[in-house]
Amino acid sequence: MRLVLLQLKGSKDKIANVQNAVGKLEAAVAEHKPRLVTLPECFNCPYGTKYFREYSESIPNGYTSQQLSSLAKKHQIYIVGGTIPELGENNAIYNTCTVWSPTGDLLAKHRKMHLFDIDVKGGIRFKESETLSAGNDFTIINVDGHRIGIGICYDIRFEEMARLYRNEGCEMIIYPAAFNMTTGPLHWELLQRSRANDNQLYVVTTSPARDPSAEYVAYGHSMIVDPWAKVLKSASEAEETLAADIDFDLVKQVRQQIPVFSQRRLDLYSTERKSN
Ligand SMILES: O=C(O)CCC(=O)C(=O)O
Repeated sequence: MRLVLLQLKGSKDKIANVQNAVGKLEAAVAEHKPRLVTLPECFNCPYGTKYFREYSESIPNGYTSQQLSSLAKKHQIYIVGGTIPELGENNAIYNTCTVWSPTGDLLAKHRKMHLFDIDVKGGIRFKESETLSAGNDFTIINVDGHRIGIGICYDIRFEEMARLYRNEGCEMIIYPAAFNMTTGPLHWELLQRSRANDNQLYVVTTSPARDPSAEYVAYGHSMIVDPWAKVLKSASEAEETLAADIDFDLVKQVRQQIPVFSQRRLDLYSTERKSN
């Protein structure tokens, strides 16, 4: 499966952000002929709680959804459409990833389950729960027979979620994400390699490009980590397109060669889903 990651620059102009994504996607399709394309977290909106309501759209009828749907259909590809602020039921706002099928249909939407509320002294304070609500559903898609779990940014810190996806047959987890200049250098690669190593699957992150003049400065460095926990591809901090061929046989190989999943002491402990 050929995978393309679009690490995109953002601005305060929503239409320009979406059109930048459209242009970069068209160029990547022409050059790489991907089966699956991923976009960054909050690619149509500045990342900040004060912006989410103003930029929010309903799904699948909003402008951004419609653009992604027609691109998926035109090129007969899957698009994991980063995230956008979603205007949901009861006026609630979610940080939501849409997934589009090659027919242009909305295959799934994942609402960020763990809201990014942190306060690192001398580093960064952020409180998504000031304006966002949390999603309550896990999201697994099927691309050409391969199960892929979806998480969003802070979701990557919760290893139970990744374990659950692995337990339910996933071979890859995709996280649209926007780490920052405090936690990015410390944890970005570490978390991806940890989730990949723990669960013996591919981990894919797609970040916005870094804009040092933005209120929230994204770390960049979108990445593909393989099931051996090796970094297969990594972007710089600038706007960039990454392409790679994904070999799902590697998942089988590492699971056979280091069979931790059959060696786990499930008689003593477990990680289980409590809802759908
Ligand atoms: O976990 C982190 O350090 C960053 C998370 C984040 O930026 C987000 O959830 O949007």
